[in-house]
Amino acid sequence: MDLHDNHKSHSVLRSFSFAVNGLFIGLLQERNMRIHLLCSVVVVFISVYFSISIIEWIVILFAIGGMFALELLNSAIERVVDLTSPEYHPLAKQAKDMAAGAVLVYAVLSIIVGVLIYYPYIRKLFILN
Ligand SMILES: Nc1ncnc2c1ncn2[C@@H]1O[C@H](COP(=O)(O)OP(=O)(O)OP(=O)(O)O)[C@@H](O)[C@H]1O
Repeated sequence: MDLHDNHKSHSVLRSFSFAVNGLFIGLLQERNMRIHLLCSVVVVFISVYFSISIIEWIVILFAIGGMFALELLNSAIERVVDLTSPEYHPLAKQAKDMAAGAVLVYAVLSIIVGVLIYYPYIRKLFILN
């Protein structure tokens, strides 16, 4: 069995543990990931407080999960670029900036979704009190 075969013979459980390891590396090494985690906890508390609907929970959970997934991909791209192009290269800059742009697009979309979902609840809170 060569090295390639050995890499391919990981069990599903081991592959899962690699993925969880990647998630922990992201949380430990990336400040933005920790900010997302903090924001996610706040958003979950607000959602429980307002008793948002199932559909709204689904949208919010996708927004939260998508943000973590994109931030992990962005960090992975940053590492690959740093590994393959430690010196300045215009393509390395484009790769990093485009990955950051993807995160920005999703973050702006998530904020808009958040305003659309929570605004009616916040409005109701102030009108009733
Ligand atoms: N090898 C490189 N070649 C060209 N430009 C680079 C290179 N490395 C980084 N850059 C540019 O410098 C910017 C900052 O790079 P850095 O590696 O600090 O990532 P970052 O996008 O600031 O990530 P973080 O969110 O971790 O702070 C990048 O967005 C990119 O425009």
